[in-house]
Amino acid sequence: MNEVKIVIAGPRGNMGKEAVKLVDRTEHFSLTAVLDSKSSGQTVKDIDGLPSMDAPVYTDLDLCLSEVECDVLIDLTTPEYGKKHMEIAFSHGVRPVVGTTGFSNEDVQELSKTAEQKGIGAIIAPNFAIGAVLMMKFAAMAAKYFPDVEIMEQHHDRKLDAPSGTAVKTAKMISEVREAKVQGHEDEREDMDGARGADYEGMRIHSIRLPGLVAHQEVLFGGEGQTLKIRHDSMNRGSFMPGVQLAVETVLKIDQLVYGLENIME
Ligand SMILES: NC(=O)C1=CN([C@@H]2O[C@H](COP(=O)(O)OP(=O)(O)OC[C@H]3O[C@@H](n4cnc5c(N)ncnc54)[C@H](O)[C@@H]3O)[C@@H](O)[C@H]2O)C=CC1
Ligand SMILES: O=C(O)C1=N[C@H](C(=O)O)C[C@H](O)C1
Repeated sequence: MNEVKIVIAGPRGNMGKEAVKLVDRTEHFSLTAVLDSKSSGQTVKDIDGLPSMDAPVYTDLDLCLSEVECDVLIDLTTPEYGKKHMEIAFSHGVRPVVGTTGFSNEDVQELSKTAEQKGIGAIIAPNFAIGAVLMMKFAAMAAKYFPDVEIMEQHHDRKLDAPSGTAVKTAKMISEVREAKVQGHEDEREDMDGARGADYEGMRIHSIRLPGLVAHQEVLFGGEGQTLKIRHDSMNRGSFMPGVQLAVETVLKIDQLVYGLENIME
């Protein structure tokens, strides 16, 4: 494979740090710059915890993509910036691979339209962990037989968005196959706001935030006299990196936006 020139947005973050290390150890990847929210005028090796690499640090993505060569932008920032960064990448003909979560359905539709109009590949993956993608697929398979389902996601207590991108994607994949259903019964009430979780087309999503957690999700199904639980745990951020590598390699071969790693896994 030819050398892939990569810019990473969010290199000081939990995920950004792992992504910089992934690029550093992957022979056919090369880091041409990083986009940081803080300082500029440094190189990657000046940032604590990052490998000794000479790629420059920028704080303005538009300027960064005007000055350095870039095939793929990896965005691991915040819901506020992820969408803006994708739009800037498109305007430079750069292919975005985005792990940032918190996009609405409308955001994804809008970005799909832009990618299609420009004929540029893009990938938004709410979860890069292969096991998590399988968990979502298995949940969608089970929902055909068990339409009563609740999603319980658990994350570290620094997470910005709730429900998690994975929980929303799981609910979306389930809603595409399960019969329309509002769960619970008509006399059910919430004596405290939020007690029954968020409502996604009649399905409930519960978000737990605690120190000590990384990223975990359980999908619980109930039927007559039986329950089924499908669970995935990410114990560290290394769990996401094979999926990031697959997305970077695949985005070079497509000319539209793909939402979800399940659409590019063989
Ligand atoms: N798709 C996946 O598999 C995964 C996705 N995520 C998502 O990735 C995102 C990042 O997660 P973490 O690394 O845990 O968060 P984090 O808070 O550790 O890192 C985010 C970084 O982005 C930086 N940042 C914020 N605005 C920026 C901007 N405008 N330009 C450049 N950098 C900016 C912050 O300074 C921070 O260093 C979140 O949206 C999270 O939900 C996290 C883990 C896995
Ligand atoms: O913020 C995180 O940590 C994670 N975010 C993604 C999500 O919102 O689903 C993926 C994974 O769960 C970790």
